[in-house]
Order: sequence, then structure tokens, then C-alpha cells
Amino acid sequence: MVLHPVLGKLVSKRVVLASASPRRQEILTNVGLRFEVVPSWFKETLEKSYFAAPYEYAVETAKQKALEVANRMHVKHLRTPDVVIGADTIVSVDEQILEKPVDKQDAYRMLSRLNGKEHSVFTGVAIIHCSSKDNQLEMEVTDFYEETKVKFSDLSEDLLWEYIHSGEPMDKAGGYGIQALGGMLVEYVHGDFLNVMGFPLNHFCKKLAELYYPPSKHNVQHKKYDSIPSVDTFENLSDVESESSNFTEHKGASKLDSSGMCSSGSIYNSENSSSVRSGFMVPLENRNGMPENATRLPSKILELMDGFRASKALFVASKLKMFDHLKNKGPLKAVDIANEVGTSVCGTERLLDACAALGLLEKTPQGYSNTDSTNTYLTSDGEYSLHGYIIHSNDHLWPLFTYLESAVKEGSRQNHRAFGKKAEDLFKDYYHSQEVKQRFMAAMHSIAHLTARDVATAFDLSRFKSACDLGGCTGALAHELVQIYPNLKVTVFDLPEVIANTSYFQPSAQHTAPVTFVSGDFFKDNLPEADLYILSRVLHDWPDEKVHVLLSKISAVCKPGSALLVAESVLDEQKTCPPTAVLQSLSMTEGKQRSGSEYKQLLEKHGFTNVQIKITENLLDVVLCFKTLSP
Ligand SMILES: Cc1cn([C@@H]2O[C@H](COP(=O)(O)OP(=O)(O)OP(=O)(O)O)[C@@H](O)[C@H]2O)c(=O)[nH]c1=O
Repeated sequence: MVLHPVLGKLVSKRVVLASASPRRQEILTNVGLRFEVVPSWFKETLEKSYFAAPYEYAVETAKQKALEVANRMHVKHLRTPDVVIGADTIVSVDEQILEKPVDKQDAYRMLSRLNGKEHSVFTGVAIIHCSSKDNQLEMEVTDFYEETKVKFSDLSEDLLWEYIHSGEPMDKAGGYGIQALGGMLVEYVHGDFLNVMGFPLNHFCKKLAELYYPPSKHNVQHKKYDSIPSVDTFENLSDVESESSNFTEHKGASKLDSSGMCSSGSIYNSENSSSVRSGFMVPLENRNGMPENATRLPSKILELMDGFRASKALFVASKLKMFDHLKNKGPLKAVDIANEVGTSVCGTERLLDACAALGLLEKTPQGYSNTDSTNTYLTSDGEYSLHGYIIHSNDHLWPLFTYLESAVKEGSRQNHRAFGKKAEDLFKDYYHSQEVKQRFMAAMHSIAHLTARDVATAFDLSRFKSACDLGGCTGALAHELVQIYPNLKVTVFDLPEVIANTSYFQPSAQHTAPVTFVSGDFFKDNLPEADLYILSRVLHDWPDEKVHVLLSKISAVCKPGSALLVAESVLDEQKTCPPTAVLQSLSMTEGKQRSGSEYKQLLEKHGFTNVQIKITENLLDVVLCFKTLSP
């Protein structure tokens, strides 16, 4: 039984979502809809003053986005889709329409406008049913909009800027994402929450019901369907659908337009289209008389099949420091970048186009330039640079993953195959080769810096006076802690080879008490005294036996009332979520990722109680527990 059986009407159809918005994809995937994603190239530049009301602008933009995709797919002789869905979300305040901010200043302008006030979020949606007659594309357009009212509380300037610096506002209408950090800005929501996120699912289902279950003659006076006719399962629906019945039925419904069934209905012809550009589409032909949907692959699988290409494109552009060049000098043409980095022009152009296709770069007639999040995360000096981790992924993880098949067959790491050395020798290498050491530390630093704030604030740690970050590497978390808790003194304890190389990673401006670095081996040496011990990204590296050794050592030096904070990606009890942590396990280190109950068990075994777990939605979750009197 499905909640919205009308969605089953789409099962046998080739449905295309004409949107790059990850939120729309998520909302529709979550309800079991199968569709391909073909982002629209329609530029959101309609003249706003032509529209009497903000929602009209959103509806028209949604319609144009969907029409562009339908036309492009038809013109390029890719199989014409049956249904194309387009959407556009805007925020409206004081008669003004706010779309996605172009930069941080723009985001600030928008958020300041919304501060302390109620505003409306409109999502316009267009559902286009396509058919091809004598190679002419015929389209029937149904559109609608949904309005949700949202009120922001009174927010300080600091908070607004902190939110802007998180990078979240940049790809979101009005400069906020209600589903994530932006939810903290919101005092109330009146209406459909998913509409704010980008897609009014409920209204969409109602609209489909109107289209697919037209009223019979005897009840035609009840124009509005508030409830959706009950049909048992998707399967039932798809079984009875015949190719010809699918759309004829819809056409019948749209003939009822004059009686108010569809909010609008019109026939567009592809001759009106001037857009003939090639795009990412995977045409899947109907072979050997197989039913059409048997040959249709879901977009998720196509995305996974291509994932390795996308990762490698990102790695190579990072390694060649293309994003750094673009940050300093963009927009640049491919030839300029090729000259700067010493690469072929044709190869560089292909790589830059791939980066633009992946949304990492913007391409205009002036050349390529970084997006805001590329500046923040992908340049080597970006505020939350992941450059170090990307280089580690390229130079270390990629070769290892090439041998995943052997790793699975043998159940062990493949360092000997990938690097000609055993895992232990290689680990020693990290501390012997200066270059490898720096690379590894930069990788650890990237992740620590990106997660530090969420780890440091997952719990209120203000009661502690001293903390010791065991294996704290470059001190990224330690520096965040002293910023947030000015009365906290933090010691970073790590191997001498690590401590000797931390200076490069220290923040330039030191506003707070400095962090102390102490060298030692936490398995062998005495641990510095502290009332809060921290193990961030340490335990997953070790098997249970070693974890027991380490925890019993910490437990022995912990005074009653002191605490241990563990930062790790905590698996769900099924151990299939979050995917990043599950995929990390494929490296086959002797350690492992653990679930919340496994961490709890390990900690309680060593006299730690009151174990609390915070899932942060960042890469690391946080476990806090306290030492009691008797272990
Ligand atoms: C208010 C709000 C908006 N959004 C996102 O804002 C984008 C709007 O832009 P759009 O132009 O409608 O869509 P797009 O992302 O550019 O994609 P496309 O459909 O290809 O134009 C969409 O993403 C929405 O989810 C959130 O994720 N959360 C929120 O609280």
C-alpha cells in the first residue's frame, strides 16, 4: 500500500526532473518516484516587473525550465520524455523577489531583509506531458504554485555572518536552507515545509490526482479533489496501464480544463524552440522488444557509475591547483590556465568543462571562474579548504581503491599492491618522508578544521578547565575549543614526528590562549593531566583490543567527574548509514567504524557513564561520557 497511489501512474512513464536542486531530487526520491535528472539551462532572468504577483514569476520560470528540457531532449533526438517536471522557488518579502544570492554580500543583503520578519516562500511547479507526433513535439502544461509563510526571529549581525560563512546560503532562494542550519533562524512556518525546501509534494500529488483521475460525468460538479482516490499498489497501477491508455487518459482530463481541472493547460510546439545544445543525457533505447522501463536506469545508478570520473576530475583539477589560479585571477580562458599550470590546452578545456558540468566552476563567455563554495572548500587557502584531503584521496586512497576487488577477496588492505609496501612500512613512511608526512597532516587538518566547530559545540563544555586532545595532530580542534571556551586550556598530544611539523598549520592571528603541544605515544607514554580527554578520529583506526588498551589508560588517569569526548562518524544500528563512514571501511584498515551502541558498550566497560551521542550532520558525530567513581 502506498500513501499516494497516484504516483504509481508515473511508474511506466519516462519522468524527467528538470532541476539540479538536490532537495527536489531528495523529496521525490524519498516517495519512491523514479526519474532522470536533466538540469535545465533556462536562465532565471525573466523581467520581474512584468509579473503582477511574485508567484506568477515562479510559475513562469518553472514552466520555462521544464519546456527547455523537454525541447532539448526532443531536438537532440534523445527519447522524448513522457513527463517533465520543473520547479522554481523564490522568497518574497516587502513586494521584492529574492532568488539565490550571487555572493556573500548579496546573501547578507537578503538575510538582513528577512531578519525578524515574516515572508512568503513560493514554489512554482510545471508538469509537462509530452508526446511526439510526426516528429513534432506536443506538450501539455499543467502548473501550480504553493505558498508557505516563514518568520525569522531577530538575529544578530554576528549570527548572520556566521551563517553566511557556513556556505549554506549560496545555492538557496532567499539565502537560507530551512532544512539545515537555516532552520535555526526560523521562528515559525505556516504551510508546507517541503515547499520551502523546494518542492510542494502534497500539492503535486493532488495535481496528479486531478490529472489522472478526472471526475466522471455524474460528479463533475465536484471539481476539487481533496483526497486522492485509493488504489492499492504501484504495481497494480503499472500493470493495468497500457502505453496508449497512459496519456489518452490525461488528455481526456485536460480537455476538462475549461471546467477548471488544471490550473492552466496549453500546447507548445517544438518549432517554437530555439534551444539546441547538447547536455548530459543517457539515451537508453528500447532493445529486443523489452518493455521500455525495463531498459531504463534510475539516475542514482547512473550517477554512481560515473562517480569515479567525477572524483578523478575533482582530484586532478585540485592537484594542478586550477582552482587556486582561478581564485586569484578568474575568470580565465582554458588557454590561460593551461599556460599557468603547464598542461595541454585541449586537455585543460575538457577538464574545466567537466568541472563546470559538476557545478564546481562557472563558465561564461569571459572564461571560467570559481563558485563561492569552490573558493571556500577547494582552493588550497580556502577558509575550509579540503585540498589536503583531496590530495590524500588522489595519492593514497585512489590507488588503494583500485585494488578493492582483491581487498574484498582477501579481506585485507592492499598497500602492498598499490604501493609495493606493507601497511606498517607505509605507515612508517608517513613519518620518514617529509612530503608524505605533510600531505597526511594536511589531509587530517582539512577534516579536523571543517568539523571542529560542530564537534566543539555539540555539547556545552564550559564546565571544563583543561582538555587534552589525544592524537590531536595539527591542533585544528584545539584552536576551535579555545576560541569557543576562553577559560579552557587545551593540550594536543601526538607523536613526536607530528608535533615537530605542526607550525605550518597554526592560525596566523592568535586571539586566545595558545594551545600547548606535547609529544608522546598514547599507547606507551603517560598522558597529560586534564578534566576532559578528547579522541577525535582516533578510535576508528584501531581494532577493539587496542581500543580497550587506550580506554583503560584514559580511564585510569580520569578523575571522577572528568569526561571523555569521542568524535567519530557514528553508524546507525544497521551499519549502513552514513554512507561516507561505511565507504571508509572499504579501506580495510585493522580498525572499523562503529555504531552508537558499540561505542556506548566500549565506554561503559571502562567506567564511563552517562554516555550521550549527538549526531551532527557534519562528517563527525560526538559522544560525551563521564568517569564515575568505580569502574
Ligand atoms: C528557501 C529555501 C530554498 N532552498 C533551495 O533554494 C533553491 C531555489 O532555487 P531554484 O532556482 O528554484 O532551483 P535551483 O536549485 O537553482 O535548481 P534548478 O531547478 O535547476 O533551477 C532550490 O534548490 C531549493 O531547494 C532550500 O534548499 N531551502 C530553503 O529553505
